[in-house]
Amino acid sequence: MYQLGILKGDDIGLEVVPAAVQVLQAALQGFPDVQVKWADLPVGYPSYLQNGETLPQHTMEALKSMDGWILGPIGHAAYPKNDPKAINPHPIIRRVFDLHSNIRPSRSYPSVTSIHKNVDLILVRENNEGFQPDRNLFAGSGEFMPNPDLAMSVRVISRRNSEAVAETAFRLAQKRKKKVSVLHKNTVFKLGCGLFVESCRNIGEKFPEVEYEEIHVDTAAALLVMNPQKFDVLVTTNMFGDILSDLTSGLVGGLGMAPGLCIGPKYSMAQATHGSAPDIAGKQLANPYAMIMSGKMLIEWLGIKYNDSSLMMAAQRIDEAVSTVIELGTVTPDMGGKAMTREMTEAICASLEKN
Ligand SMILES: NC(=O)C1=CN([C@@H]2O[C@H](COP(=O)(O)OP(=O)(O)OC[C@H]3O[C@@H](n4cnc5c(N)ncnc54)[C@H](O)[C@@H]3O)[C@@H](O)[C@H]2O)C=CC1
Ligand SMILES: CC(C)CC(=O)C(=O)O
Repeated sequence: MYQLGILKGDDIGLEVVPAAVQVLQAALQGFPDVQVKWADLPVGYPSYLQNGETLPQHTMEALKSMDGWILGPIGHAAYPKNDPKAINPHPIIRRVFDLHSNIRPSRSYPSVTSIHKNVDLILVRENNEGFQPDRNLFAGSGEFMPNPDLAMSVRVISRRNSEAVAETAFRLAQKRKKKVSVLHKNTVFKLGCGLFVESCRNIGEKFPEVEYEEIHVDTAAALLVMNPQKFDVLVTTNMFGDILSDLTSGLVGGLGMAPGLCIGPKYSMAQATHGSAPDIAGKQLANPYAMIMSGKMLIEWLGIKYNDSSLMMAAQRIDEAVSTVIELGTVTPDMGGKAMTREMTEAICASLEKN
């Protein structure tokens, strides 16, 4: 029996997270040996209105007994300022559950309008350090103002997390095109990026069959725009990865096409790259692809972890159903179609039920 959490989040989270759950449930119906207990857990602004806090303690407690969960986007920019009960939940969830690696694939589809075709890459982003360091390391957020005219942001890089995220990247590359590109700026951040690169080199020695390269992050940004097909797995620090994973989504059709999975030694969390998109929330315009494929990555990951071939096959079936529906053109406007969130989701479920 797997225990999976559902944390809808804010704005379009209320549309795309239920879409992902609906698709996972439809896919798992074909595998009666897989038992899942789902738990709806409050988080974000709806939770603030209901419980007075955006991340209730009982949600954090419940997550401890989960195998994994889906976290929707969080619209924290709109939360009340200066209320400690209105915190941004996701950096805390990522840290408390040691979700050190954020795996963000970008894949193009022939029938989706995009700047590039034949793109199939994964960006792995360190998830808990960089310019978003652990609040326990610094009083506050890692940012402070020694005087009203000077602000300082501290960037933290540890050998432990750098090696962990490198290991994630090499393991992924092993099963793909066998190439890892390390993106850094060690000419400037000699210590921080220096330690990150050294950690990646050390881990790389364990994977002699995987081609290894180091690229300055600014050069990599240009290469990604000009020739993304040259990449397989990219690995980098938190803030570089935050920016570049939005860029890689832009290569294949935009933020609606950007799924993600945060993993650590014990837990895993499906979390799309995009934010809560308040501009389109409540209108059934949100592309559910990113969240559905994040959910697919979650069950695939659990399948590998627990050597459960049914979970892996269910993930494979979601992949195929999504490709079929994209090919048929039942897609949202950002993908060039006319379908609403609900219609695209139902078309994916119908394809799963048919095959
Ligand atoms: N992981 C998370 O929960 C993240 C949360 N945010 C938060 O989200 C809120 C909005 O931030 P923005 O900068 O506007 O970024 P955003 O990613 O929410 O939206 C940027 C643009 O992409 C579009 N978009 C995003 N997801 C889409 C989807 N699934 N289908 C179709 N179009 C989609 C939006 O309509 C908007 O035009 C803010 O409160 C921000 O702090 C931002 C990034 C990540
Ligand atoms: C506020 C940040 C934690 C948002 C972010 O890094 C992301 O999910 O892309």
